[in-house]
Amino acid sequence: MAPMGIRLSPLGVAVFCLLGLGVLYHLYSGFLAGRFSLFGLGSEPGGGAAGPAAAADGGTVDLREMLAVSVLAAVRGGDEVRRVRESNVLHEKSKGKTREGAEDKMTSGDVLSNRKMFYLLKTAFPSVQINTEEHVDAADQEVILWDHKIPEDILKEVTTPKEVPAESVTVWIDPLDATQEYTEDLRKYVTTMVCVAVNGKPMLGVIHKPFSEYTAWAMVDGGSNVKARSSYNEKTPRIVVSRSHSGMVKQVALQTFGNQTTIIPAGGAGYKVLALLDVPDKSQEKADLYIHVTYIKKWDICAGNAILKALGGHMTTLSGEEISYTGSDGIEGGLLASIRMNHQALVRKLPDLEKTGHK
Ligand SMILES: Nc1ncnc2c1ncn2[C@@H]1O[C@H](COP(=O)(O)O)[C@@H](OP(=O)(O)O)[C@H]1O
Ligand SMILES: [Mg+2]
Repeated sequence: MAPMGIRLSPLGVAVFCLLGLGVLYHLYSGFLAGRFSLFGLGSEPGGGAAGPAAAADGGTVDLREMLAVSVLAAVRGGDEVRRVRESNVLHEKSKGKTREGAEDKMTSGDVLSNRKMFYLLKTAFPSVQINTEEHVDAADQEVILWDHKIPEDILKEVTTPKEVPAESVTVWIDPLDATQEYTEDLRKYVTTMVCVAVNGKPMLGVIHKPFSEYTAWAMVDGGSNVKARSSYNEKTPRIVVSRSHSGMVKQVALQTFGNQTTIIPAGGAGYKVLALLDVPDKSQEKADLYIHVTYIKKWDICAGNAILKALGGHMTTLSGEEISYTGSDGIEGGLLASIRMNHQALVRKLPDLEKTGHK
């Protein structure tokens, strides 16, 4: 007998408890699902917060819209990069060391640009996988709405929408390329970049120079606002190479093309791809080839690879393999980028780095 004369049947208590547990489970799972779909649980390269796994319901995204948002993201990120540099308060930190022992630096410019770029793309395309160089702090999230306007220059070149399955898309963001040079106030080398790969193939790329406010974009089988130059020197090429992660690149270049070849050390993978193109920006040096021999990450090169591919050029490993922009974030085999040249003939000319010990 219970107090106050109420009799509790054991079966009634059990049913009541089960009902209670059911209600709690329902509420809690809905709450968790809501939170996790917002912030993402995926572990993706670079430690940035990934969105939810791409649309499991077979949804599609329009690559022309993705191009418009990518250009906007690169420009908005670039505004942050410029603002931080002009404030002279960079909050420079080291993320560790590269394999070769160089400092892997990060600044407020990287972090703030990353936040703008990531959330613009994530809000516009919540179902696609986004891989970014910097960590995105889920507690510091921002909803940045896109006004759904596609700029005239894009509409003129890319005349129809291009729908692809959302789950086939991987976006790569570099919120500040040439961070080392940014800390040295070598502004011309700095870019922000967005790349969209479909089934691992680079499809569209945006490279933006925040300090000269120049933006190059191109879409494979779509269009571009930038083109190749009319001629290139294949015999004694001017070769643009890294100034801060060079490894043995100078030896490799001279051994392959002879002492007449000019080596141009420069910062940033975005800057070095632009050096191969017809870019009106006055601060941009020009080169015939881009060679890199040390390890490099996909967010550094995907946008340049997409632009070169869209314009009929090539970016491969030094042994001529195409690079797949899904999965792991690193590239082991070096880089060779060319346009309007016989790329395979260049590959055959290069020494095997494993054998010569030039890696
Ligand atoms: N050996 C290496 N290990 C890691 N990152 C490398 C690298 N070589 C180049 N990179 C990255 O590739 C970009 C271009 O390098 P470089 O200016 O030397 O050509 C830079 O990106 P970030 O500035 O975005 O970090 C740089 O950090
Ligand atoms: Mg980079």
